[in-house]
Amino acid sequence: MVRGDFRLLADIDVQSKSRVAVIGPSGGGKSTLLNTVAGFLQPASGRIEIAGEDVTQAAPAARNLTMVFQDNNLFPHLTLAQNTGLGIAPNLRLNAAQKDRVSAVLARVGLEGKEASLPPDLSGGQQSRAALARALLRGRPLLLLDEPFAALGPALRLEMLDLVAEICAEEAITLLMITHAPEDALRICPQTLLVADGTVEGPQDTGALLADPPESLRSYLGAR
Ligand SMILES: Nc1ncnc2c1ncn2[C@@H]1O[C@H](COP(=O)(O)OP(=O)(O)OP(=O)(O)O)[C@@H](O)[C@H]1O
Repeated sequence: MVRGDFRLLADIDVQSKSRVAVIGPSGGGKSTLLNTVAGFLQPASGRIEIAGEDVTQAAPAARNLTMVFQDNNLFPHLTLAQNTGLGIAPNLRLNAAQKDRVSAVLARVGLEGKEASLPPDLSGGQQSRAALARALLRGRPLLLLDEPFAALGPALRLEMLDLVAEICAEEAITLLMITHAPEDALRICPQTLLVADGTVEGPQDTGALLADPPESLRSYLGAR
């Protein structure tokens, strides 16, 4: 993957249904990696397979995944039901069954009865839940999270992390999650990809990696 002068080399294999953190120094290429998997960036060479299917040339919407960004991407003028419904009906014409699915997924993330609310009237945590609901409604087996909970306070962040882990287990979803917080990785991701010095390494055991971090991670973590 190439972005300006930046090059990232990745030769990785993530097991289906695993939960994998993506960590490493700022500017190391974590977002570049996820954006390339999602199809927003094209690799300079090589290929990307999802569930055995070569998706290297596929448009982002045609890839069997969903991605949640840090800003949550909620439209302020649309209700929660509409924002969530965009996950399955981009024209917002939902039939009765689809509306029921929207309500069910909102309830699953703790937003029962909030269908008519507008995002500006919700707390940060509720907005994160709504973004997660929209992603889940798409029913894709691969979930990419680019620091979606970074703006939340510690307690709320942990709550969201646990919700993500629970839902991934329930729905057999594979998770790739960028985080700057090692404790987040330890909490819900048994494995970790280390993105540093222009390469992606792993997946490796999160506990072992953080207990004895390599030099590239050591200064970033503030370890001695
Ligand atoms: N649009 C762009 N054009 C050119 N170079 C870019 C662009 N976006 C990012 N880069 C470069 O690519 C490199 C990797 O950026 P990336 O955002 O993937 O890192 P990151 O690990 O996600 O960083 P952070 O933790 O700070 O979000 C950086 O060195 C950055 O300068």
